[in-house]
Amino acid sequence: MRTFVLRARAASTDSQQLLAAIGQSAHAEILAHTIMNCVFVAQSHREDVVVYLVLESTADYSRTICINANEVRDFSGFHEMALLKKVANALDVSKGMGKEQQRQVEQGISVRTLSFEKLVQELAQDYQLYMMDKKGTNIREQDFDENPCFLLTDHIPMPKKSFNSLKRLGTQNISLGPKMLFASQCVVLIHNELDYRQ
Ligand SMILES: C[S@@+](CC[C@H](N)C(=O)[O-])C[C@H]1O[C@@H](n2cnc3c(N)ncnc32)[C@H](O)[C@@H]1O
Repeated sequence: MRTFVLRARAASTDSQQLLAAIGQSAHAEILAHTIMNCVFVAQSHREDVVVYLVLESTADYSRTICINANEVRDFSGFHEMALLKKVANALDVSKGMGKEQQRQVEQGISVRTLSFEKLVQELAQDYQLYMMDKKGTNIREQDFDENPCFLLTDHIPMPKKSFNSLKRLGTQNISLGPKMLFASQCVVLIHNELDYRQ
């Protein structure tokens, strides 16, 4: 299973604020572009892909939205607004949830009030974690097993203390070359590299 985690530090957990942030400084469109490139290929969608979006601009708890491409019945299109409406709907469903609770939003989509730190601790039990980092090991020189999990951020860098906890979880740093890319562009290159190896 290819798994992607987007830590969206600027993304609001309020659905209306999130939708209003398309093209604004919080760049909500990053979430839509990342879902698009994780899940879709031309005329189809990928199988065996799971995407976690962790939205951290919040008045209470971070929201971790999980999208399992094998299980989602209908994405209602792949344009920005269609994809962000899925995210907004998950946020609405999560209203009033206490800490570390979970709700099913629709088939293949669930939402939890779970922090990034807790999520990666969980994922590290079943997946090798890879932090996407321009200064890491060239992806072309890296071996991957069946269950890679790639960690990405929005335009706000990962806080320093997260690097230490990720290191303790055995996270490896992987580079996609010398240019600083968008998270969604990283996803395309990761898929492409793994597609060649299948
Ligand atoms: C727009 S970048 C984040 C930029 C952020 N201001 C920073 O300094 O980390 C979005 C994500 O893509 C990853 N990324 C961008 N270019 C990369 C590259 N050449 N190799 C590996 N990861 C890359 C970053 O590590 C980050 O997770």
